[in-house]
Amino acid sequence: MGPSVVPIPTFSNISADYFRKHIYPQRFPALLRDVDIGDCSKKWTADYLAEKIGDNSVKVHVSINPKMNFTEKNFVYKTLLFGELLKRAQKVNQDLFFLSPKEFYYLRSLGADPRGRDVADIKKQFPSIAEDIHIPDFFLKEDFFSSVFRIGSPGVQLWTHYDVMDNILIQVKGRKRMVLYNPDEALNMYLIGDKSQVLDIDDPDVERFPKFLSAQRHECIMEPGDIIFIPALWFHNTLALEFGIAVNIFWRHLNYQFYDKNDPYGNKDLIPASRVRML
Ligand SMILES: O=C(O)CCC(=O)C(=O)O
Ligand SMILES: [Fe+2]
Repeated sequence: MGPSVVPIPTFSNISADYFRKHIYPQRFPALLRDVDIGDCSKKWTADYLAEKIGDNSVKVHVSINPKMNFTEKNFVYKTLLFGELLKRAQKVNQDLFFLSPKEFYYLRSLGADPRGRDVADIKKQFPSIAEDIHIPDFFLKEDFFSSVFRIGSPGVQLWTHYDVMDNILIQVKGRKRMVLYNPDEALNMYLIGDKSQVLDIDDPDVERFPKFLSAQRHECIMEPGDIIFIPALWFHNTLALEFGIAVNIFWRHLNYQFYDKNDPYGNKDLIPASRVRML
């Protein structure tokens, strides 16, 4: 048996000032409830989104297995109209499909030219709905890096990975289970780059991944409207308990000493890593 689960602490109704002073500096995850995220909670029905942005083309991960697996690449990328994605991602049995009548979808929105320097920004790619979501004032405007739309079928589980930016994930619709691990656990995660090879975190292959059992798991369930703060380098694994619509914001954190002192990844990785596409 590994260590017991640490619940991610919940903070209700906090101000941006409170976040900046008391939560952000701790570099630990926090679940933030009852923060004003704007009208999206009410407005973002599938019909409304289909009317506003239904004709946008998006590139999505499609898989017959809800646990998407990067080593065996058990998913394919397909381009769909946003409206069609919404229809399909809300159900698990499809009339129209790419791989099988039972297939799962995951959108991680991209910039207009994802191969270039262009990063995802919902204000640019989805201007007609961007105003519906209020991004709390948790960071300096100049530190903003990207804002990413994330839409997924019920059951989709994203492999454990870390990102190099600070992050707030705003869960607009659908419940989601979040499991996080401290960056200190890097040697227990069996990493390939930014991704853990341990795909089934609930029933890991202990022969291959014995040290994973000693990784301390931090966990919470996000309800619609909740925000989670995921500090840079914290590993995260997400499981959609329902059809989900989320937006996350990455911003630069300038605490460079963190990397210098405590750097299991190699210093040279830092600058290129901050430019690669993040999941
Ligand atoms: O919940 C998801 O869709 C994945 C979230 C994630 O990986 C992120 O916000 O960095
Ligand atoms: Fe991520």
